[in-house]
Amino acid sequence: MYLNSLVPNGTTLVILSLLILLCYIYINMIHSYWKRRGIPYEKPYLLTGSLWNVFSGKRQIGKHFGDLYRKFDGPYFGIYICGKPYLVIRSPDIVKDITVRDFSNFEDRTFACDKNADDMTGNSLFILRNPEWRNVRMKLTNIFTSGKIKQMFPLMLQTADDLQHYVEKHDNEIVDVKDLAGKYMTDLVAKCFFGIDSCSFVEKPVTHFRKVCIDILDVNIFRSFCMFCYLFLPKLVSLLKLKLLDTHYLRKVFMETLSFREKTGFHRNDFVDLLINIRNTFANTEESTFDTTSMVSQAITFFIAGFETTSNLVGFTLYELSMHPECQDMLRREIFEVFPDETTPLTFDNVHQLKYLNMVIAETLRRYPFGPFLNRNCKKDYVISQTGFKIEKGTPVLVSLDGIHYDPTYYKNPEKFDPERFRAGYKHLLSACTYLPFGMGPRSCIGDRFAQVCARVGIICILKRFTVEKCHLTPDPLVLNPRSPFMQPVNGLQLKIRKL
Ligand code: HEM
Repeated sequence: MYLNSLVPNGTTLVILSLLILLCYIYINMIHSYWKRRGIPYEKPYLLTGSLWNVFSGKRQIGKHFGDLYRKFDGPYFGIYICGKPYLVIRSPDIVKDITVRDFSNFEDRTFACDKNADDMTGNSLFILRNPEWRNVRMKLTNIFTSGKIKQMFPLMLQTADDLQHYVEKHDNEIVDVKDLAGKYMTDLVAKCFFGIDSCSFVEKPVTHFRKVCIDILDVNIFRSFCMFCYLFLPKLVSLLKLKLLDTHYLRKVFMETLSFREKTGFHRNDFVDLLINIRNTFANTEESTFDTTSMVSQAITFFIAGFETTSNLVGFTLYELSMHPECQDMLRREIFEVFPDETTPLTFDNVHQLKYLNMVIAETLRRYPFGPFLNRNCKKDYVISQTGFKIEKGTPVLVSLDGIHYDPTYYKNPEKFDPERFRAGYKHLLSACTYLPFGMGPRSCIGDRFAQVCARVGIICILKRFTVEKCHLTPDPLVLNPRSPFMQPVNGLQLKIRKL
């Protein structure tokens, strides 16, 4: 009797079949969006859309977008993610229109922004939507000027000193330079954005702050799921009240620093002081959108956006220099020209004088752009002037950084590490939108200058005294972690470090 009730009867079977048929027709209909518009597109799989290689762990997402870019020609192509059509732009002219000329129609990213689900992420400059984003960005732009970064230079020198002492202790050993750069950047951003000394170079026990930094970006299954929802399923973020990161500890540290500074009036010329200034300037004004929550959220955003990106830059630069000793020698010669002996101090001005170092960093950023793509939401129907194609309101528009940076039309022999391609600088490439490591237009990276100064100081301090060499543990070829949305080596970057 009981078993009988579990066996579907004829009517139930018909209803089930109808439902499956309707789902099939619906999915086919949404997956015919690009075909109906005559746009070339990547054939989607049923559930994973155009991201099968990413879901199956075969390819890192940035590289997968690069593969798609190389598969098509023409100014753009379509893809699907979770049933939603996305337009991927290939033409740099159209990239420029979208990110710069017609920015007012593409001001927001499509990432989830829900302050109720997560007030830290929801208030972050990276995630904020308009008009709030414009308001907050305008206030924050002033804290990333060269003058303000120069004031923080002594903090950078202190950290670079710790870096040198640490490397000294590991002379003639194999060191994971990704981890080394991670320690350097953790200490630097902790000093500049949280006003504390996180002592990451202390080997045992690993300090709590450093441990939190390692954990916060660790890609486990739940984190990957949340990240995916923030990127591609914003409605699920609100529905499930998903938090992207556990920021309790960072929030607590920032609040302690804040209350100490407010009680004592202590200043350190760092970003904490600058953020407090902004909050106090705009308190009780019509523009009082910058409250304590917003301030903490920005500090955490800068911390997260700054430490992994910049430590990757330092790590990958050292890796490439170990694989290309001739470039390393050339860079060291330049360093010795500017710093002939130990008595020549590193200053904010002279770290900018090293032209070849700039070329090496520019080439590293071309080869390893940290983010997988630029992302903009189309606010109102928009006609692409070059082709007459209409992008419908609400369509997400993506730009593959790997695709453009490895396009032989713009970079001869793109697989080759060749700093010489930047000898004439890269202003012309920026204005042509063929060089996009920090994005483009008003929504580009706010911390690019800070990142570049930190990276330069770290690299100079290491190369002044040590060589970095390939050893039997050095990954060659380099394998990127397919589970990470960012370009990260799968097993670190092990190099032999030797005192000069
Ligand atoms: C090598 C280091 C870095 C790289 C490669 C990098 C790359 C990027 C990219 C590609 C974007 C998106 C730009 C766009 O959509 O057009 C971005 C945005 C952003 N970055 Fe960076 N970044 C780096 C360092 C930093 C640092 C040090 C900070 C903070 C101190 C920072 C804070 C941000 C913020 C807040 C945004 C969002 C800006 C907005 O929406 O207004 N980044 N970054």
